[in-house]
Amino acid sequence: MNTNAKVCPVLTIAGTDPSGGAGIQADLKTFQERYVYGMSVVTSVVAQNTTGVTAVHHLPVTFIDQQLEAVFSDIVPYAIKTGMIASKEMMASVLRYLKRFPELPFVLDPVMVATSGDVLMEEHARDFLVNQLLARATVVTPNIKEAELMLDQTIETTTAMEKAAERLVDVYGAKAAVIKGGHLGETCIDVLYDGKMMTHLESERIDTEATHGTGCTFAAAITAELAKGKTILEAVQLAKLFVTDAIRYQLLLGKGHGPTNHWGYRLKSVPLDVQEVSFDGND
Ligand SMILES: Nc1ncnc2c1ncn2[C@@H]1O[C@H](COP(=O)(O)OP(=O)(O)OP(=O)(O)O)[C@@H](O)[C@H]1O
Ligand SMILES: Cc1ncc(COP(=O)(O)O)c(N)n1
Repeated sequence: MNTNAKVCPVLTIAGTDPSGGAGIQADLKTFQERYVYGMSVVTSVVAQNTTGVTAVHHLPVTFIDQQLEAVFSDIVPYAIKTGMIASKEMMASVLRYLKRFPELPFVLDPVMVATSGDVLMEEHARDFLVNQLLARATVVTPNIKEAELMLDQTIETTTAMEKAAERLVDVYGAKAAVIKGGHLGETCIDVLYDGKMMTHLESERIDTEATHGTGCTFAAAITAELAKGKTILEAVQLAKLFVTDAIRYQLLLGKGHGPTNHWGYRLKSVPLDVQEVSFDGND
């Protein structure tokens, strides 16, 4: 038996969630489920749970730099994801590494505000993200609110989502953009534009409050698939299936917006009554 299986190392650069639903914790769980080797550089330590954020501690930029150096000098990832990066100084530090490794797929999840409404990115950082980071992104994954803030426009229809995705690619230089429709309409349509083709990724809207970390999970799944060599379209399609199952098989944890279930896709083949039994210990 060959025990030296080839594995793809993947890096997330993001903030933390001690309650395990979003941020670095969600990314690492997703990486594990997608069979890649997860690594993480912490930008901010966030005291948060399913009900909201109570405190944020930003790490010094020099220390973020040291973490990046520790990773890149030893294990160069096959793909990189960024989530919460609060300031433009932190973004500049990350961009230096992205420029040193220009071929690495880079998924930019422009985390600005948590589901709870708490602000996770300083306003002055938004310009840097739009004018500097976007041009290096393989895929950028804003929700509608984030796309509105990035582009200074309102987005109320699927056609407006398409136009916004086009602007992120054609004007600001991202290779591809997915605008997530988790907060619009009766079905959840995400719009992907890769500079040539517009693709709609549609799923039923699952009636649930448990959406803490959906965006992180979706972007982390895209990153894992790009690391494995999938095309942008394939990676986004797989990530959409993965996040839909993570939302469908909700965990019923916490007092607010509960976390997604990162092993949800595995439960497809498990009869529902068995799933209920396995969840009895949660409350
Ligand atoms: N209720 C739902 N039912 C089905 N799919 C959903 C639902 N809510 C969100 N999604 C899907 O989850 C993914 C993440 O979308 P969403 O718009 O929630 O991102 P987000 O707002 O960045 O997430 P986050 O809650 O982490 O900030 C998208 O593919 C979206 O279509
Ligand atoms: C560190 C960190 N990164 C991202 C999110 C967004 O996730 P959500 O909007 O689901 O709260 C978060 N809450 N915390």
